[in-house]
Amino acid sequence: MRTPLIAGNWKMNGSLELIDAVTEALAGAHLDSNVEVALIPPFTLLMRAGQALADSPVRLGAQTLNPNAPGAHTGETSAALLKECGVELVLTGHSERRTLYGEDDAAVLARVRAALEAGLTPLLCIGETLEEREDDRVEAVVLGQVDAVMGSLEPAQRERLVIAYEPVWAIGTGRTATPEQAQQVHAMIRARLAELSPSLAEGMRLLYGGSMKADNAAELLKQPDIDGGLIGGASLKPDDFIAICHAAG
Ligand SMILES: O=C[C@H](O)COP(=O)(O)O
Repeated sequence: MRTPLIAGNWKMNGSLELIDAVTEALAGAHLDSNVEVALIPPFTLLMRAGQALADSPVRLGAQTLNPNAPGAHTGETSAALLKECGVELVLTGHSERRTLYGEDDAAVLARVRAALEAGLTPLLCIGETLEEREDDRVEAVVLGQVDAVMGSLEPAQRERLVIAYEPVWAIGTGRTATPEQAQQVHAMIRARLAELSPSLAEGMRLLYGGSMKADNAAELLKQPDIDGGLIGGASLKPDDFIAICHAAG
Protein backbone atom coordinates (compact mmCIF):
# COMPACT_ATOMS: atom_id res chain seq x y z
CA MET A 1 0.00 0.00 0.00
CA ARG A 2 1.57 3.27 -1.12
CA THR A 3 1.00 6.37 1.02
CA PRO A 4 -0.25 9.18 -1.22
CA LEU A 5 1.88 12.31 -1.29
CA ILE A 6 0.54 15.77 -2.09
CA ALA A 7 3.36 18.27 -2.57
CA GLY A 8 2.89 21.98 -3.19
CA ASN A 9 5.60 23.51 -5.37
CA TRP A 10 5.37 27.27 -5.01
CA LYS A 11 8.00 27.89 -7.71
CA MET A 12 9.12 31.57 -7.57
CA ASN A 13 5.99 32.69 -5.75
CA GLY A 14 4.78 33.29 -2.23
CA SER A 15 5.71 35.48 0.70
CA LEU A 16 6.30 35.29 4.43
CA GLU A 17 2.66 36.21 4.84
CA LEU A 18 1.55 33.28 2.65
CA ILE A 19 3.81 30.80 4.48
CA ASP A 20 2.21 31.85 7.75
CA ALA A 21 -1.29 31.59 6.25
CA VAL A 22 -0.71 28.17 4.65
CA THR A 23 1.05 26.58 7.61
CA GLU A 24 -1.70 27.84 9.92
CA ALA A 25 -4.42 26.57 7.58
CA LEU A 26 -2.72 23.15 7.31
CA ALA A 27 -2.44 22.93 11.10
CA GLY A 28 -6.18 23.40 11.42
CA ALA A 29 -7.16 21.26 8.46
CA HIS A 30 -7.50 17.81 10.11
CA LEU A 31 -5.46 16.21 7.37
CA ASP A 32 -5.87 12.49 6.86
CA SER A 33 -2.96 10.80 8.61
CA ASN A 34 -2.74 8.36 5.68
CA VAL A 35 -1.81 11.17 3.30
CA GLU A 36 1.65 12.71 3.32
CA VAL A 37 1.73 16.44 2.60
CA ALA A 38 4.74 18.55 1.66
CA LEU A 39 5.34 22.24 1.04
CA ILE A 40 8.06 23.29 -1.37
CA PRO A 41 8.46 27.08 -1.14
CA PRO A 42 11.34 29.21 -2.47
CA PHE A 43 14.63 29.09 -0.55
CA THR A 44 14.07 32.41 1.24
CA LEU A 45 10.93 31.05 2.90
CA LEU A 46 12.34 27.69 3.95
CA MET A 47 13.59 28.68 7.38
CA ARG A 48 10.30 30.31 8.34
CA ALA A 49 8.35 27.34 6.97
CA GLY A 50 10.64 24.88 8.76
CA GLN A 51 10.03 26.63 12.06
CA ALA A 52 6.27 26.74 11.52
CA LEU A 53 6.15 23.04 10.54
CA ALA A 54 8.53 21.79 13.25
CA ASP A 55 5.80 19.96 15.19
CA SER A 56 3.68 19.13 12.17
CA PRO A 57 3.56 16.01 9.97
CA VAL A 58 3.75 18.28 6.92
CA ARG A 59 7.16 17.85 5.31
CA LEU A 60 9.32 20.56 3.86
CA GLY A 61 10.88 20.38 0.41
CA ALA A 62 13.28 22.47 -1.67
CA GLN A 63 12.96 23.21 -5.38
CA THR A 64 16.54 22.34 -6.30
CA LEU A 65 20.00 22.04 -4.81
CA ASN A 66 23.56 22.47 -5.91
CA PRO A 67 25.22 19.04 -5.93
CA ASN A 68 28.73 20.26 -5.15
CA ALA A 69 30.49 20.11 -1.82
CA PRO A 70 30.25 23.31 0.23
CA GLY A 71 32.61 25.94 -1.09
CA ALA A 72 33.02 28.67 -3.68
CA HIS A 73 29.66 28.53 -5.48
CA THR A 74 28.25 32.03 -5.21
CA GLY A 75 24.49 32.11 -5.30
CA GLU A 76 24.04 28.36 -4.85
CA THR A 77 22.60 26.26 -2.03
CA SER A 78 23.83 22.85 -0.91
CA ALA A 79 21.94 19.93 0.58
CA ALA A 80 23.57 20.60 3.96
CA LEU A 81 22.28 24.19 3.98
CA LEU A 82 18.80 23.02 3.04
CA LYS A 83 18.77 20.43 5.80
CA GLU A 84 19.44 23.13 8.39
CA CYS A 85 16.08 24.63 7.43
CA GLY A 86 14.30 21.33 8.01
CA VAL A 87 14.19 20.25 4.37
CA GLU A 88 13.52 16.54 3.80
CA LEU A 89 12.73 16.38 0.09
CA VAL A 90 14.09 18.06 -2.99
CA LEU A 91 12.75 18.42 -6.52
CA THR A 92 15.09 17.24 -9.25
CA GLY A 93 14.58 17.46 -12.99
CA HIS A 94 11.57 19.77 -12.91
CA SER A 95 10.83 20.72 -16.52
CA GLU A 96 11.42 24.40 -15.71
CA ARG A 97 14.94 23.53 -14.50
CA ARG A 98 15.51 21.38 -17.59
CA THR A 99 14.29 23.94 -20.12
CA LEU A 100 15.00 27.33 -18.53
CA TYR A 101 18.26 26.45 -16.75
CA GLY A 102 19.72 23.82 -19.04
CA GLU A 103 19.71 20.88 -16.62
CA ASP A 104 20.24 17.77 -18.70
CA ASP A 105 19.96 14.16 -17.53
CA ALA A 106 23.53 14.21 -16.18
CA ALA A 107 22.79 17.33 -14.11
CA VAL A 108 19.59 15.77 -12.82
CA LEU A 109 21.43 12.59 -11.85
CA ALA A 110 24.10 14.61 -10.01
CA ARG A 111 21.37 16.33 -7.98
CA VAL A 112 19.62 13.05 -7.23
CA ARG A 113 22.90 11.58 -6.00
CA ALA A 114 23.69 14.63 -3.86
CA ALA A 115 20.22 14.49 -2.31
CA LEU A 116 20.57 10.78 -1.55
CA GLU A 117 24.01 11.23 -0.04
CA ALA A 118 22.63 13.95 2.23
CA GLY A 119 19.71 11.77 3.32
CA LEU A 120 17.10 13.79 1.41
CA THR A 121 14.30 12.28 -0.67
CA PRO A 122 14.72 13.19 -4.36
CA LEU A 123 11.43 13.87 -6.08
CA LEU A 124 12.35 13.18 -9.70
CA CYS A 125 10.22 15.05 -12.26
CA ILE A 126 9.81 13.70 -15.78
CA GLY A 127 7.48 14.45 -18.67
CA GLU A 128 7.16 15.15 -22.36
CA THR A 129 6.51 18.40 -24.23
CA LEU A 130 3.48 18.87 -26.46
CA GLU A 131 5.64 18.48 -29.54
CA GLU A 132 7.04 15.19 -28.24
CA ARG A 133 3.50 13.94 -27.52
CA GLU A 134 2.31 14.94 -30.97
CA ASP A 135 5.32 13.15 -32.48
CA ASP A 136 4.29 10.01 -30.61
CA ARG A 137 7.43 10.07 -28.49
CA VAL A 138 5.92 10.00 -24.98
CA GLU A 139 7.25 6.55 -24.19
CA ALA A 140 10.77 7.25 -25.48
CA VAL A 141 11.06 10.58 -23.68
CA VAL A 142 9.52 9.62 -20.35
CA LEU A 143 11.18 6.23 -20.05
CA GLY A 144 14.46 7.76 -21.23
CA GLN A 145 14.27 10.19 -18.31
CA VAL A 146 13.49 7.34 -15.92
CA ASP A 147 16.36 5.22 -17.23
CA ALA A 148 18.86 8.09 -17.11
CA VAL A 149 18.51 8.23 -13.35
CA MET A 150 17.31 4.81 -12.23
CA GLY A 151 19.77 2.97 -14.45
CA SER A 152 22.68 4.70 -12.71
CA LEU A 153 21.66 4.12 -9.09
CA GLU A 154 22.18 1.17 -6.79
CA PRO A 155 19.01 -0.84 -6.04
CA ALA A 156 18.78 0.45 -2.46
CA GLN A 157 19.09 4.05 -3.68
CA ARG A 158 16.30 3.66 -6.25
CA GLU A 159 13.81 2.81 -3.54
CA ARG A 160 14.33 6.19 -1.89
CA LEU A 161 12.99 8.23 -4.81
CA VAL A 162 9.55 9.56 -5.56
CA ILE A 163 8.73 10.16 -9.25
CA ALA A 164 6.41 12.89 -10.55
CA TYR A 165 5.07 12.59 -14.09
CA GLU A 166 4.40 16.10 -15.32
CA PRO A 167 3.45 16.48 -18.98
CA VAL A 168 5.04 19.83 -19.82
CA TRP A 169 2.00 20.87 -21.86
CA ALA A 170 -0.17 20.60 -18.75
CA ILE A 171 2.02 22.67 -16.42
CA GLY A 172 0.47 26.02 -15.56
CA THR A 173 -1.75 25.87 -18.64
CA GLY A 174 -5.05 24.78 -17.12
CA ARG A 175 -4.92 21.90 -19.63
CA THR A 176 -4.76 18.82 -17.42
CA ALA A 177 -3.99 15.38 -18.76
CA THR A 178 -7.16 13.32 -18.64
CA PRO A 179 -7.18 10.69 -15.89
CA GLU A 180 -6.85 8.06 -18.64
CA GLN A 181 -3.85 9.78 -20.28
CA ALA A 182 -2.12 10.18 -16.93
CA GLN A 183 -2.88 6.61 -15.84
CA GLN A 184 -1.53 5.25 -19.12
CA VAL A 185 1.84 6.93 -18.65
CA HIS A 186 2.00 6.07 -14.95
CA ALA A 187 1.35 2.41 -15.75
CA MET A 188 4.10 2.55 -18.38
CA ILE A 189 6.55 4.00 -15.85
CA ARG A 190 5.63 1.37 -13.28
CA ALA A 191 6.12 -1.38 -15.83
CA ARG A 192 9.61 -0.03 -16.58
CA LEU A 193 10.44 0.01 -12.87
CA ALA A 194 9.20 -3.58 -12.63
CA GLU A 195 11.87 -4.57 -15.15
CA LEU A 196 14.42 -3.39 -12.58
CA SER A 197 12.62 -4.93 -9.62
CA PRO A 198 8.98 -5.88 -9.02
CA SER A 199 9.15 -4.68 -5.40
CA LEU A 200 10.62 -1.34 -6.51
CA ALA A 201 7.70 -0.89 -8.90
CA GLU A 202 5.18 -1.89 -6.26
CA GLY A 203 6.52 0.52 -3.65
CA MET A 204 7.42 3.55 -5.79
CA ARG A 205 5.12 6.53 -5.48
CA LEU A 206 4.26 8.08 -8.84
CA LEU A 207 2.76 11.56 -8.55
CA TYR A 208 0.93 13.42 -11.29
CA GLY A 209 1.61 17.13 -11.86
CA GLY A 210 0.15 19.59 -14.35
CA SER A 211 -2.86 21.77 -13.59
CA MET A 212 -4.11 19.50 -10.82
CA LYS A 213 -6.79 21.50 -9.03
CA ALA A 214 -9.38 21.03 -6.31
CA ASP A 215 -12.01 20.14 -8.91
CA ASN A 216 -10.06 17.54 -10.91
CA ALA A 217 -7.84 16.01 -8.21
CA ALA A 218 -10.23 13.27 -7.08
CA GLU A 219 -10.59 11.77 -10.57
CA LEU A 220 -6.84 11.78 -11.16
CA LEU A 221 -6.03 10.40 -7.71
CA LYS A 222 -8.54 7.59 -8.19
CA GLN A 223 -6.37 6.03 -10.89
CA PRO A 224 -4.58 2.90 -9.70
CA ASP A 225 -1.07 4.11 -10.58
CA ILE A 226 -1.42 7.73 -9.44
CA ASP A 227 -0.14 8.03 -5.89
CA GLY A 228 -0.43 11.74 -5.31
CA GLY A 229 0.14 15.10 -6.90
CA LEU A 230 2.79 17.74 -7.45
CA ILE A 231 0.76 20.91 -7.33
CA GLY A 232 1.89 24.28 -8.64
CA GLY A 233 -0.64 27.11 -8.91
CA ALA A 234 -3.31 25.57 -6.68
CA SER A 235 -0.82 25.14 -3.83
CA LEU A 236 -0.69 28.93 -3.46
CA LYS A 237 -4.33 28.98 -2.38
CA PRO A 238 -4.65 27.40 1.08
CA ASP A 239 -8.26 26.23 0.66
CA ASP A 240 -7.58 24.68 -2.74
CA PHE A 241 -4.42 22.94 -1.58
CA ILE A 242 -6.18 21.52 1.47
CA ALA A 243 -9.07 20.34 -0.72
CA ILE A 244 -6.56 18.41 -2.87
CA CYS A 245 -5.00 16.90 0.27
CA HIS A 246 -8.46 15.75 1.35
CA ALA A 247 -9.13 14.32 -2.11
CA ALA A 248 -6.09 12.06 -1.67
CA GLY A 249 -7.44 10.63 1.60
O1 LIG B 1 5.58 21.50 -9.86
C1 LIG B 1 4.41 21.65 -10.18
C2 LIG B 1 4.00 21.51 -11.54
O2 LIG B 1 4.88 22.10 -12.42
C3 LIG B 1 2.55 21.77 -11.82
O3 LIG B 1 2.26 23.14 -11.86
P1 LIG B 1 0.73 23.61 -12.07
O4 LIG B 1 -0.08 22.88 -11.03
O5 LIG B 1 0.73 25.09 -11.84
O6 LIG B 1 0.35 23.22 -13.44
